[in-house]
Amino acid sequence: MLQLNQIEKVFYEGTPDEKRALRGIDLTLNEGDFVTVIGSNGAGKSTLLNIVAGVLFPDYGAVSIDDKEVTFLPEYKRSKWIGRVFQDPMAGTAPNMTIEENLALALGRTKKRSLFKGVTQNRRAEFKELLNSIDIGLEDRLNTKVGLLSGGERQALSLLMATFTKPRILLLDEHTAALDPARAELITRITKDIVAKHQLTTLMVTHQMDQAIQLGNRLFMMDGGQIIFEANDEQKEKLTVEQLINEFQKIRGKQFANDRSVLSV
Ligand SMILES: Nc1ncnc2c1ncn2[C@@H]1O[C@H](COP(=O)(O)OP(=O)(O)OP(=O)(O)O)[C@@H](O)[C@H]1O
Repeated sequence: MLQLNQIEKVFYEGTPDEKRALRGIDLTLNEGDFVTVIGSNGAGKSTLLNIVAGVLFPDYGAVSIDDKEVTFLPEYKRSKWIGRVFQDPMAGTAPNMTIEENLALALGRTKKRSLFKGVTQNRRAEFKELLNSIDIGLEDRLNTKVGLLSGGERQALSLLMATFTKPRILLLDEHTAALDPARAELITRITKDIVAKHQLTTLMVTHQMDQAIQLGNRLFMMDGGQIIFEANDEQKEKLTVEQLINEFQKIRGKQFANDRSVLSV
């Protein structure tokens, strides 16, 4: 359902600052695949998500979603199929609007303008039920301004807003990295539940090896703009942190010592 063919992305081409962010990326995601993506700093993980989201266009290669070529379709035209959560809890929500207004806005993103009705009585009940499903007490705070929520609560709301309209693809860009361990654990749990509930096709970038192993049915390791190791289904189920470290060491050699500071267990 998502296909990337020979994707290349170079920044500042032909200058001393040239960066080859993606080198010939080929990947096919099937309906319902949940892929975790792990790699050192500068491996090309965010660039990959940006190419899928239409924030960046590749210099070479093609992107298709549901067999429709979208390589140069701008972000705002793909946004109805794509949900995204960023590392920064402040990024996905409007702080001066209430929880229910934020949810209505997320719903509006996928509807034609004429069908967008803001917060109606029916919608309010629907939002309450939705918030109830993640079980952190937000259902009783529909009229609370989002700016008053904690980072974890805000990230949980961002996750709901990105997914309750059942996007074709969910992109998670280190969405637990800015949270303390307990909150990161909570968001990981909610992510697992939501992805399973809607069977969402998901690409999740993480620096945490155990999280990359725990979640999803496929794991990609990236380095230097390429996918250099892949584990799928049963192979991924058997994968251990030690094996992942070995793979990193094989590829990164001495540089792995530096990576350890960004890759955690
Ligand atoms: N907008 C940009 N302009 C110039 N160079 C960029 C831009 N975005 C990314 N790069 C470069 O492309 C390479 C890949 O970056 P990218 O952000 O995709 O890596 P990453 O794997 O997400 O890294 P990190 O884990 O540090 O977030 C890096 O060398 C980076 O400096």
